[in-house]
Amino acid sequence: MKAIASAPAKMILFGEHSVVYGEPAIAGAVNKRAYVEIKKSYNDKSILKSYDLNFEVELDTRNKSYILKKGKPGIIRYILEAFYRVHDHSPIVMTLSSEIPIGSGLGSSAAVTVATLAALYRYHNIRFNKKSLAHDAHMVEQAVQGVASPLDTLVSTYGGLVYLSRNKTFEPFRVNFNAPFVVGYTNKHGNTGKMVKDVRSLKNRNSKVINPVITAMGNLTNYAKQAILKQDYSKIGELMNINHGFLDVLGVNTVELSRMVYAARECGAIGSKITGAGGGGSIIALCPGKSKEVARGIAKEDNVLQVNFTKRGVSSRVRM
Ligand SMILES: Nc1ncnc2c1ncn2[C@@H]1O[C@H](COP(=O)(O)OP(=O)(O)O)[C@@H](O)[C@H]1O
Ligand SMILES: C[C@@](O)(CCOP(=O)(O)O)CC(=O)O
Ligand SMILES: [Mg+2]
Repeated sequence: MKAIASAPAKMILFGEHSVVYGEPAIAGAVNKRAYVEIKKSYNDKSILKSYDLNFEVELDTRNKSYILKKGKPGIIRYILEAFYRVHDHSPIVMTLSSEIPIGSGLGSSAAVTVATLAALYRYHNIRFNKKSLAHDAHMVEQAVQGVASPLDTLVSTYGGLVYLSRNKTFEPFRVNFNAPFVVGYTNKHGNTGKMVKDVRSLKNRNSKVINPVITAMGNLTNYAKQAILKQDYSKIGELMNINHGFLDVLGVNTVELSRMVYAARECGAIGSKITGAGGGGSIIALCPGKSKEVARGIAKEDNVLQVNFTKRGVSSRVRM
């Protein structure tokens, strides 16, 4: 018997970082996924491995520890946190494959966490639904990163384009929003846990300056919600540019991200901004009628990822 699950990456259109302080945010699932398969091990060892991410780990389930045989520990922390919340001591082999660039602001941590939990629940025949899964995945991200908003895990679980409000209710957008975005990413990776902590200490050191910025980011997201409902691309673009400026204020911009943001605008994007935690990673550019030009401009020095929004959230099953 095998348990199989997959979950999508996401793009944050508005509100990264400010969402950690309870401000609203808008994000959409995209058609790049993380896949997890769990099956019984035929020796007494439990193994986690990924060919894509080039890691292999042997688990010591009794001591809740592990031996890294190959690769970097990074993403493994999310898998282990999920694992030890659900799994017993029975030996298994878990394989992760992922189409999502890691540490790039596209929510690989959330997708891997959601897919791992869903596969574990299937493997152990534990009842779950999207609400409980999104909640549990958020707990895992929070445990690993210290602080995390529920946004990425919600989007990865439910799919679609969503608005998360100030009081944490989340609403799917009812409009069919197919705005043409180009994603650019650098080879320099960000680390969400570190970026969130850096923003918090900047905020603590300069609270009277940074607190109003965070509130303004929330207000901006609410304007963006209206603009999306009206499919007003030029307003959305204007708000993306302002949002990028605020993220720069928070200190999460880098030379590479700036380069991509301005290359995109020069090539005809009507809005461009960091997406995700920053410190490396990705930008998104809204470029109606100019996608090819913008992709070419970014690709001169960085990388382009072709993505589309998807309504498809987590998916899981058991195969005999
Ligand atoms: N090559 C890699 N192999 C394994 N883990 C990695 C690798 N590169 C980065 N990581 C880890 O993956 C995680 C990515 O999560 P995060 O920083 O939230 O970014 P994102 O969710 O945007 O991909 C981090 O814990 C980071 O340490
Ligand atoms: C910066 C933040 O708002 C989003 C982080 O997204 P990512 O891990 O960079 O894909 C953090 C959070 O919402 O928990
Ligand atoms: Mg993440």
